[in-house]
Parts: sequence; structure tokens; C-alpha cells
Amino acid sequence: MDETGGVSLMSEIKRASPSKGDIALSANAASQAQTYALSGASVISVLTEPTWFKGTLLDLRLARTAADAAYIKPGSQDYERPAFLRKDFIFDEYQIDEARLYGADTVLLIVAMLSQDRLSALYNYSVQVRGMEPLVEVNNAEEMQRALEIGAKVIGVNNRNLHDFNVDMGTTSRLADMVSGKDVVLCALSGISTKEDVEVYRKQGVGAVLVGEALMRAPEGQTGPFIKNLLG
Ligand SMILES: O=C(O)c1ccccc1NCC(=O)[C@H](O)[C@H](O)COP(=O)(O)O
Repeated sequence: MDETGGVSLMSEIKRASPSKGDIALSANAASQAQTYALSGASVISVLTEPTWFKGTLLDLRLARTAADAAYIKPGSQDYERPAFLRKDFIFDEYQIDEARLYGADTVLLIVAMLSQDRLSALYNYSVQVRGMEPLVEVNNAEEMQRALEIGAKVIGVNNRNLHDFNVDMGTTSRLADMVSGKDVVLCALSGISTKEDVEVYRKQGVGAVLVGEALMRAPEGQTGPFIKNLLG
């Protein structure tokens, strides 16, 4: 949660996706990141996977550089400087090093894609060797339990089922109790597009929401106002 008790925004740079195909192919990662940074996003998530999401590691570097440059301009410091998340399918420690090298502050670990040993090893490597607390993604109670077992402190519940791409906004709500009272920031991922969505999650103790497609489809010049309205 942000310092005002509101929900923090993780805004995503997402050109395409397996479920929706092309979303915003010509999006410029640098200018998108600047807009996000200057509109109040706490985290900028950059999809670096090339095949399905049409992202690159270079997007991450350009986004980071542009947002940092925008942020140091006089008069532009209304918000905290956002952190950068490398959003990709991470299987190896090397990808965590790569993320750091290209400007990320943290990485995504998807519980469903990793054995418990690999999940734990990658989590520990990220925290202990690179000093980055990963966003650990889950989609059901069993995965949430696995995330809690490794000591994850930032857990994202993906409302999108990765097998059939169905989005059920109640997924986060149903798992919220499993972290209540724990030292965990609960994040709601996917399908979020309105201020009302954010308000529902806020009341359930969600600390951050991740928004991709809705931001990428905002009409030109409307991304900043859209973010301010979401956070309103
Ligand atoms: O977005 C997809 O189609 C997708 C399919 C399979 C694995 C991951 C996928 N998306 C990654 C994400 O987690 C979303 O980009 C992120 O939560 C933002 O979702 P949205 O706001 O619905 O774009």
C-alpha cells in the first residue's frame, strides 16, 4: 500500500499477449515509461519476453533510462521514483542477473512454472545475492501456500488462469484471507481497468494492482489522466 493507505499502481508495458494477440505493437517503451513515472505509478512492469509479448530486454533499459531522466527534471518530482519489474518467464539465476544489468529492481517468479526447489533457489538468489525482493505470482490456494513457504513478501494473485486465459476478478479476493495479518504485500494482477475494480481490492487489503492492457489501450494523451483516475 502507498503511504496514504491507498493502493499502489504497477503499470505494465505490454505490446501483445497470448490471450489478446497484438495490443499496442508500435508502443515506445521509453515514452510509455515516462508517462507512467510522471503520473504516479509505483512500479513499472516491462514485459521482456519476445515471442508472445513482443518485448525485449532493451525495452527495459530504455524504459528505465527514460523514466529516470524524466524524474530528475525540475518540477517533475511529485511522485516517488518508480521501481522497475522485469516481467518474463524466469527459470534461471542468469535471467535475474540480466534483469539487474538492464535496470530492473526486481523480477517475477511464477509458482506454477517452477518446482518448489527451483522456486526457493531463485527466490533466495534474488533476495540474498541481488538484493531484489521478487514478485511471486500465484493463481490458487495451493500456489499461495507454496509462495508463503518460501517466505515471499510480495505475492501477486493472477486473476488470469494461465491454462485457459479465463479472467476471474474474484481470484484475488478469494485468496486475500490467506495473507491477512502476515508481513506480505498482496497484489492483484490482470483484468483491472476501472477505479471501481481498484476500490474493491483496496477494501480487501490489496496493496497494489498490476494493470497492463487497459493502460496500453488508453487513447493518445489519455494515459496520465487514466492513471490518475484509477488511483483517485
Ligand atoms: O496476458 C496474457 O494473455 C497472459 C497469458 C499467459 C501468461 C501471462 C499473461 N499475461 C501476463 C500478465 O500477468 C499480465 O500481463 C498482467 O497481469 C497484466 O494483465 P492485464 O492488465 O489484463 O493486461
